[in-house]
Amino acid sequence: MDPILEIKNLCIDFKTNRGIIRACDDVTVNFNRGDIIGIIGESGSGKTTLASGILKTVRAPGRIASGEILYHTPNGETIDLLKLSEHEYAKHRWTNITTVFQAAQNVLNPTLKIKEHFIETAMAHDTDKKFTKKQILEKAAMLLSQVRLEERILNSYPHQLSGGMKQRTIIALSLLLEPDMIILDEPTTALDVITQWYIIDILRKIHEETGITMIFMTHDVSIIGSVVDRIGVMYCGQMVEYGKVEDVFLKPSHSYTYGLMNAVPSLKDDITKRKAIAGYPPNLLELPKGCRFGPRCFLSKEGLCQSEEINITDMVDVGNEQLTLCPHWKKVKEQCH
Ligand SMILES: Nc1ncnc2c1ncn2[C@@H]1O[C@H](COP(=O)(O)OP(=O)(O)OP(=O)(O)O)[C@@H](O)[C@H]1O
Repeated sequence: MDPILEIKNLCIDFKTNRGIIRACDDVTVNFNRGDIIGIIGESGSGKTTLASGILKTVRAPGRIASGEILYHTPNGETIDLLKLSEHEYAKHRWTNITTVFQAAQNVLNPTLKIKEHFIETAMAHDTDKKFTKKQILEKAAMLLSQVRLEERILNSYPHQLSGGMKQRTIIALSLLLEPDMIILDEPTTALDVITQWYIIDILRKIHEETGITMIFMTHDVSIIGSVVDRIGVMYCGQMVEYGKVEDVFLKPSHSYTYGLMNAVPSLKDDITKRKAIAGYPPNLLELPKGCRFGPRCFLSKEGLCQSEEINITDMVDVGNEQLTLCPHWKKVKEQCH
């Protein structure tokens, strides 16, 4: 185990007219250096909020209410990212921790050529003026070839590129300063399925070559299932399960994960065998007593989970580093045989 990030009891709130929404509720999880990690969950489950907590980009009406995010830097330091000032965090953004998100294509300035984006990004962080423009452009061309784009697009404007090309350009740009962690929040959602797979394949190759830690936030289990080492499952702001992908997919220990896995369509099997999870996630301002998934859970008819006393705040290790919030995980696992 070589953790790059240790997230401890992270709580992030949004103040709304109707009350305070806890969009990230007591999340505790460790991410290992060099892993590809997938965080999955339905819309509104808190994936983007968790990403913005790590990136320290939570803005009003949101605020980080409590918790720690310990980042182990490549040179052996341990830093609580939440204790850093905006200025101090800026030293790590791009150089150590970087991001690509769904609407990332809009971050390209329409009035600048692609090469100017690379030069500006490098110059902004190269305070010692170590690199010449020529060196930056050589590196940019190498990164563009990694994302399977030709060097000539350095002379293009963003509007001359397709959506998929823009997203690949952003990925290349995000790797410019050789970060050791990249957070990808729905990086392919706005793209067609073929382009999505193409970009996932590119990211897989980059990971193979660089060993960079990748954290994918997505609602699309089928897209990331084949690339990730570990999966975290979010529901109503909580991390309800975390473990190695094969365990979480094949032997889930939370009935929400079990439901998700049975709901995901596959090209290979009979679509009529897929079963949507009954009901909807609750409103975060009106959470049910006990387990938040209780009203939708196939075990709940046994009346096990609606008590306020039930411990659904601490994840338990069910073996093989698989963690779950469900105290009745053995019953969930029995369903998988
Ligand atoms: N700026 C905001 N103001 C108020 N509530 C917010 C804000 N941003 C997020 N939330 C609330 O926080 C909860 C989690 O949202 P978040 O965007 O993190 O979910 P998500 O899992 O990333 O969803 P999606 O896949 O749709 O992006 C939601 O209930 C959402 O309404």
